[in-house]
Amino acid sequence: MADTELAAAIKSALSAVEIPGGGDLAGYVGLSDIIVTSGAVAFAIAVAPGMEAAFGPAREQAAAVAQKLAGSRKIMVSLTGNKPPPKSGPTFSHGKPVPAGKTPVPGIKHIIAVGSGKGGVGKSTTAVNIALALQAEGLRTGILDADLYGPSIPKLLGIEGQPAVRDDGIFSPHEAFGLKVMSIGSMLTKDQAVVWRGPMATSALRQLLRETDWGGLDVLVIDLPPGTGDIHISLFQQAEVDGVVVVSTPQDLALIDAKKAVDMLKRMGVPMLGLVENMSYFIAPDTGTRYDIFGTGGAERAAADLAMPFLGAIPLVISIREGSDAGQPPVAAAPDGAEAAAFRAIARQILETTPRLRP
Ligand SMILES: Nc1ncnc2c1ncn2[C@@H]1O[C@H](COP(=O)(O)OP(=O)(O)OP(=O)(O)O)[C@@H](O)[C@H]1O
Repeated sequence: MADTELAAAIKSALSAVEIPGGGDLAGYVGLSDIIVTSGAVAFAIAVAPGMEAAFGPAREQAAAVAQKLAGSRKIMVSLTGNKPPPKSGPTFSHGKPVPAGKTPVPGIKHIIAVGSGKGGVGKSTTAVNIALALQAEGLRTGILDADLYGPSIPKLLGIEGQPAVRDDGIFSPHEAFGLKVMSIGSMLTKDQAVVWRGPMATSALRQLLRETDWGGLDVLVIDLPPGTGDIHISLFQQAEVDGVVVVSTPQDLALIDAKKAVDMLKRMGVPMLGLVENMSYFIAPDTGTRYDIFGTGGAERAAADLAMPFLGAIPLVISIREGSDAGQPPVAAAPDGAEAAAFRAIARQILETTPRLRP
C-alpha cells in the first residue's frame, strides 16, 4: 500500500475510536495529519488542557488500530495539551534531585547535547567525533541524532536502513565503531522534516530516547537541530542534560548566531560545557603550513564573552570532509592523525571540566 493510501486507511479506521464527549477520532478537529514513512506512522491528538487523562484510552486504541494496518512500522501517537505542572515531589537521578518533569532515561547515566546557532557549521561531524573520542577515553558511549532538519549521523557513521524493533516495541539501536546509534532520520523520508514539527517531532524524540535499548551507557551524545526550537525545549524539559557543547565556525555571522543560541539555551537553564570552533584554520596538505584564514581567537573571545569554556579548535581539512562523506570519521578511521587528536583534546577537556561523566 502506498504511504498516502495507508494514511487514508488509518484515518478511516480511526472512526472506530470513540472520544470523550461523544464522536469518533477520525472526525475530531484535534487530530493532526497522519504521517507515514517507511519506518513509522505518526500523528498527534490535540486536547484541551486537563483532558489528557480522559483521552488516554482513545490514544491507546488509536495506536492499536494504526498498528494493525501499519505492519512493522513504529507507531507514534502523541497527545498534546497544556499540561499542568506535576504535583509530585522531585525525583532523583544519579543520586541528585532533578526538577519535576525530568525523569532519568533508562540505560543512560549522562547526556551531552551538541548544538549550533546555524546549520552547516559541522555540528554533526563534531558530535560524532566527540562521541568516538569519549569512547576512546573509556566511556561507554552512544549517539542520538535529533537533528530532524538534516539528520546526517547515519551517513557520517556509514549506517543504512532502519533500526530493528523488538517484539515489545523497543528499538535495538544500530552499532557503529562501538557506538550505539539512533537517528530521527531513520524515521523520516526526505522532505518530511517540515511536517514533523511540534508535537510529532517531540514525540519522536521522546520515543527514540526512552524506547531504545541503550544497554547501559556512561554517556549519550545528542546531535541537536541548529538554533533552538521544539526539540530543544522537549529534551531539556524531560531529561537531565549534563551540558551543551556549542559548535561555531569563526566567521562573525556564525558567531552571532552561536551567541543567540547560547543565550536561549542559558535561559532554558541548561549548563554550557563550552564552545568548539570548527573549520578554524587550514592546514595545507602539501606543506603542512597552518593558515588562519578567518583570523584567530574569535571563538575564544566569544567564549569568554559568554562566560563559557573554550573547548578547542578543529582545522578545516579535506580529510574530515572526505572521511565524513565515506562514513569513516577521523577519530575511528585515523586515530593517530592530527584531526583525531583535535577531537580527543576536546573530549578530554570536557571530561576535565565535568569529571562526573567518567564511569
Ligand atoms: N573541520 C572540517 N573540515 C572540513 N570539512 C568539514 C569540517 N567539519 C565539517 N565539514 C564538512 O562540512 C559539511 C557540514 O558538516 P555537518 O553536516 O557536520 O554540519 P552540521 O552543522 O551538522 O550541518 P546541518 O545543520 O546541515 O546538520 C559536511 O560536508 C562536513 O563533511
